[in-house]
Amino acid sequence: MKVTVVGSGYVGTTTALVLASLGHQVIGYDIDAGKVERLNNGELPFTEPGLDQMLRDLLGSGRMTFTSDSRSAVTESEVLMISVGTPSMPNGGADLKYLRQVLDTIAAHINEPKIIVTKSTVPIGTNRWMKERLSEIIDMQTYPVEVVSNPEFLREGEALYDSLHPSRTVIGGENESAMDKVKGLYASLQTTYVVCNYETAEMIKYASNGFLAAKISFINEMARLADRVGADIRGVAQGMGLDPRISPHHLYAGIGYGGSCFPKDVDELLYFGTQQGTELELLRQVKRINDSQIAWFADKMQSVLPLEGKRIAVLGVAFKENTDDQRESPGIKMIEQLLHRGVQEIRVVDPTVESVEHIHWSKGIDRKMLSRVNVVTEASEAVAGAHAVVLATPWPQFSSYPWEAWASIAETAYFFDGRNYLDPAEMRSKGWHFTGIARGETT
Ligand SMILES: NC(=O)C1=CN([C@@H]2O[C@H](COP(=O)(O)OP(=O)(O)OC[C@H]3O[C@@H](n4cnc5c(N)ncnc54)[C@H](O)[C@@H]3O)[C@@H](O)[C@H]2O)C=CC1
Ligand SMILES: O=C(O)[C@H]1O[C@H](OP(=O)(O)OP(=O)(O)OC[C@H]2O[C@@H](n3ccc(=O)[nH]c3=O)[C@H](O)[C@@H]2O)[C@H](O)[C@@H](O)[C@@H]1O
Repeated sequence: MKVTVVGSGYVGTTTALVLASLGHQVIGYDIDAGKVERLNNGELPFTEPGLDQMLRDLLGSGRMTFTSDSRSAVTESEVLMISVGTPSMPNGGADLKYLRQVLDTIAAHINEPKIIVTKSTVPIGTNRWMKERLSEIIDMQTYPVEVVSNPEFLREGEALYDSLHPSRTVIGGENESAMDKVKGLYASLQTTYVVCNYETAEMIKYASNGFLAAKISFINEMARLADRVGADIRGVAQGMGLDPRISPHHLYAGIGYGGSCFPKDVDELLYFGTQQGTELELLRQVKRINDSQIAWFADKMQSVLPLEGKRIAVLGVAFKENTDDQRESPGIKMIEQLLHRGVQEIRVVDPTVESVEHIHWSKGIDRKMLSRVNVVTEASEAVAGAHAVVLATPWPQFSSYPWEAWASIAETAYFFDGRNYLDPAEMRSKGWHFTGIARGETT
């Protein structure tokens, strides 16, 4: 099939490449001409394992091209798959401005009947609204347009695996033949289809992210209690997770969830619930717990080592490992928390970050405070002379550093593991005064 994927971000690029690898003729369209140029040169504009090689292979195959020309993007494909961003507005609701732009672009260039597939995460009611909106701006008698909801469930850092091995494929809509066509896109993948109406499809996406966020806040709340009583939260999660009704996934305690989706999608659900007169009280607590998790851990650090005037190494800026995405990153919030607590100097290391300017700080941050932050390229530089090390992102390389040797280059060897990533006993045997998130010791 001929498919244009609109939006060449994390989801759009992954989806475009996967569809091309399945044999479809794919155009990736983005308004950002610079991004398009890089992609056409075989350069991935973000970090995602396995995708750069796939990009180069597929560009050579002739089945994958990228363009910033809206006309050819619309006219050359029968299926137009939308994967533009839907960021939060200040009131928590999802901002659909990019989606509206795309609908206008389609209306401006439409040349034949089309199937519009919504892959972006959009508020409940959006696909139905899109259909209405398109019928206002397009002559539907001449160019019938169908809208199909097909939300995405991939994780960053695992995007390729998740796209090639989907846990399920949700197809929401009203027109059977259009829905069958969308199913046909994935015919060569092993997947379970959930065929439903628009609202069900949209809600499956939000409820899934809300539930996963709830699992994380639940285990983080349990960690606060475990920390008081000397229980090891990793053991608690392991013991819980053996029950298949609970499952061990997304049950890792840490400094909270970040990223471009859980915080934004929880906010949209809360906003939508209020609008509908249905307060989502459980989800409100999920957000509260997440919003206070970094301060909780910083309090714990403070009880071990007074932070004021100290030099601290922070390992990790990306919101999780194997990505360069910094949106709502707990690592950045941790650095800002430490600055507010009077830390004298912070040396930051992350394989995807080169300079302080390259870090997406919170909007309200006092820029003067940032003079206390330095980005270094070698972790040893960050650790040398530091009073403490904080692990904020579990990048795999952080576990293989020579921690034993580094205990003696630190000014004082305090290690705070915000992701419960390293083994406490091993780190202690290597000379570190180790504190994790509820690792079986009382505070
Ligand atoms: N990042 C993720 O892991 C996942 C994201 N999603 C959802 O997928 C959607 C996209 O997310 P990301 O890929 O992370 O966003 P992103 O911000 O990485 O990419 C969005 C792209 O859309 C482009 N764009 C904006 N307006 C456009 C227009 N009018 N025409 C053409 N291109 C336009 C931007 O230039 C950008 O390259 C969001 O709704 C998100 O919630 C869903 C599942 C996973
Ligand atoms: O809608 C989306 O965009 C995506 O959001 C998440 O994917 P992602 O944000 O890429 O990454 P996750 O692995 O879910 O991690 C999210 C955050 O939670 C944290 N986390 C994750 C798991 C866990 O057990 N504990 C925990 O603190 C991670 O460190 C990270 O900060 C979902 O897992 C995807 O299914 C979904 O498609």
